Amino acid sequence: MEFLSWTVENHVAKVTINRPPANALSRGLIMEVNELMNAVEHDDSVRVIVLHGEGRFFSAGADIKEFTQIKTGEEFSALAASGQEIFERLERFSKPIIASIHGAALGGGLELAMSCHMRIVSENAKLGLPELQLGLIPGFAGTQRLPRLVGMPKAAEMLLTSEPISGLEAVKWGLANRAFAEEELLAKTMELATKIAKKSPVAMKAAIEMLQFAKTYAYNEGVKAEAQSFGTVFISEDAQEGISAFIEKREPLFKGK
Ligand SMILES: C/C=C/C(=O)SCCNC(=O)CCNC(=O)[C@H](O)C(C)(C)COP(=O)(O)OP(=O)(O)OC[C@H]1O[C@@H](n2cnc3c(N)ncnc32)[C@H](O)[C@@H]1OP(=O)(O)O
Repeated sequence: MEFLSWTVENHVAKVTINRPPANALSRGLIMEVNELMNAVEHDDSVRVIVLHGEGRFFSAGADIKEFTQIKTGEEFSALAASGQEIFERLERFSKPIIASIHGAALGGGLELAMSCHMRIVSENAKLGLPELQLGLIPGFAGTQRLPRLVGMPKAAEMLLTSEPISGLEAVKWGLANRAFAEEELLAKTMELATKIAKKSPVAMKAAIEMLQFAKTYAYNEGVKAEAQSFGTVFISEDAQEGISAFIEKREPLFKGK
């Protein structure tokens, strides 16, 4: 694999995302998340997975530069649907997955983290869904997972303002489990993962399966609608303006078209 690597210790696979400069989620990287699951699913030496990012960030989201290669709304809807499918597999995975988040988990980066079973964050990390800043909406189930974690009013605030919250706020809001100083984050996450890895793999698999029943029919319908809407919004002039503005490092000027 090109962007993911891992080591196993005490039944914990420590998986590193390494795609400089921002660990942006290209389609290739998302496919590797699927390959990672194929690789560890039947490996008895792995009982818990910790996902963390190399460099300054956990992940700054979908690769905005790659977006410019996609032309039609249907292609964007398909991109969203395939990302949703892989992230859904993560959430239903038979082994616990813990995201260890430093720097930033934004957009698709936060959607990836929200698909993990737990999130451990650095106190100063930035967590947010800033897609509206680009004239877009989230497309990897963020519109459905965020309100389930933080409630509707806070999810609306995060989406509509595009402002990230800190790791400390994320714990208060229910988006993250625990926060630590950045320098001890990974060690503390590994400590927690090692503790969890002592539990019965059979019982952990069953517990994760049972948690999925807390999802409703509306959730499944919601992600389908999200993928559809992701494609429609993407072909708007505002989306082209938002993406160009990010690449050109300027403020977007949205016209409502
Ligand atoms: C379905 C899913 C949809 C989505 O996920 S849409 C994407 C949502 N994510 C975002 O909108 C986040 C965009 N990025 C940022 O806001 C900022 O960046 C950061 C806060 C993460 C960091 O800011 P700073 O410390 O000032 O660094 P920097 O110069 O902006 O970024 C460093 C390099 O990383 C590239 N980069 C950052 N995020 C992305 C991205 N999401 N896709 C592609 N490239 C990205 C930049 O362009 C730049 O690169 P260079 O050094 O070559 O200028």
